[in-house]
Amino acid sequence: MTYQIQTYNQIAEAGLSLFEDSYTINSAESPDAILLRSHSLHDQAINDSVKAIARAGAGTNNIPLEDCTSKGIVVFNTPGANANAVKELVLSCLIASARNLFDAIHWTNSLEGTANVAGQVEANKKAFIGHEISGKKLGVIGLGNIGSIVANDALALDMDVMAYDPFVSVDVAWTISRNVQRVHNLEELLFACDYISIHVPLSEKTTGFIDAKAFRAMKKGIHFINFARGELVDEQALTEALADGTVGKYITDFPNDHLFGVENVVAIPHLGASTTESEENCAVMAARQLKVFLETGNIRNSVNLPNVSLPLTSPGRLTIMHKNIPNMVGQFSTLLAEREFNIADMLNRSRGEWAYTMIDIDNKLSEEHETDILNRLQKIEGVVKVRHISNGWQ
Ligand SMILES: NC(=O)c1ccc[n+]([C@@H]2O[C@H](COP(=O)([O-])OP(=O)(O)OC[C@H]3O[C@@H](n4cnc5c(N)ncnc54)[C@H](O)[C@@H]3O)[C@@H](O)[C@H]2O)c1
Ligand SMILES: O=C(O)[C@H](O)COP(=O)(O)O
Repeated sequence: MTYQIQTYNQIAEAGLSLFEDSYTINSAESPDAILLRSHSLHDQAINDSVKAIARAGAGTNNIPLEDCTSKGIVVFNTPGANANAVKELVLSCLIASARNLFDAIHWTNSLEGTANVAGQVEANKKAFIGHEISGKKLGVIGLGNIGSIVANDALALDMDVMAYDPFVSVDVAWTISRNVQRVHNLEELLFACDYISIHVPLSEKTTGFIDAKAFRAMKKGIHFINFARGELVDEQALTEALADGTVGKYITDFPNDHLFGVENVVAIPHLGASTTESEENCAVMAARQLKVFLETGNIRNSVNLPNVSLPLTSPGRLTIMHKNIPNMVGQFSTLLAEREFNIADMLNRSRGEWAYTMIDIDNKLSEEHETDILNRLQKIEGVVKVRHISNGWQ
């Protein structure tokens, strides 16, 4: 079996090199899978041949998830693979903004070509007196892979840490220090904190999450750090909060036209995950997940389907993505039994409105049988994608 992968953005070689000879990269018009980072697929037709999309990174807002799901495309991301890179940059921005480093460096650079630089520096450095973060209160919104380690490490820097995440996962909750004060009401955090860092995914529900009401609840002069997504913040409200001094500094990884020239905005060119280590982690994890899915049908770290894992030991496997409605598995097994296929193993899992079934069969399928069985399964109402994976070593 050969597979074709289409990539977008710069994907680290450490990941690409995992695709052996049975894979071709960027040379086919009918790719089996897409591997990408921030490239947006929203305004682009996705070929019917695509069975999976892997986002080498965390945010999947660049992928039309609902569309993909209804076409039977499994979408993956790489949870946690770039979290450390983002955390380190958040903490450095926290300190840099507390110490006025951005403005101070900008001013120092402006002295080029003027007389007595050393004298000017000593005379004017008082304009950049900063604060220490030790003893100040940091509010972390979103306690996932990034927020949780930002919170823990800010404690290690002697900050008081408050956090808000009504949906925190049990796995992550186990890793969070009990000294992180969890609040159930966002306003409580906004009201109390000197610094805020936001780490929630962008979705329809979180667009404009930090709005005028949220800014009104904040302490005067707060430093607000956004390494999550620009659209989480209502830009009009932000501009007003910067103008009236509610926000003392807005540090964002997501510059746009409107933010140019706005005082007290520090714009970073989306560098949160841009370290060699993080790019490799993400590419390796995404490539592995794609390979496992294409070669066995097993699913790890999908954002639209459940995790499934079943060792592939029989001659062939049928994978079926379908609506999560009654009697689907019954119809599949009846159809197979009618054609005298014996089921060796089977697994069915659902996630919300969708489900995924893997059926291992004892029979090796001829091309003719394969086409027939796939067509018949595909015709069952509620089925969106069917594949047959023949077991290479059987
Ligand atoms: N700047 C960068 O380069 C960069 C890198 C990685 C991730 N990101 C962004 O950061 C986001 C978070 O990344 P992550 O790896 O921590 O993701 P994650 O999925 O591990 O964590 C997200 C957390 O947000 C929480 N959450 C969701 N809705 C919320 C709400 N309304 N209020 C409070 N909490 C809420 C979830 O419960 C979860 O714990 C990503 O979705 C992505 O947009 C940016
Ligand atoms: O969501 C993410 O993982 C980040 O925004 C990183 O995006 P990038 O891979 O394009 O740097």
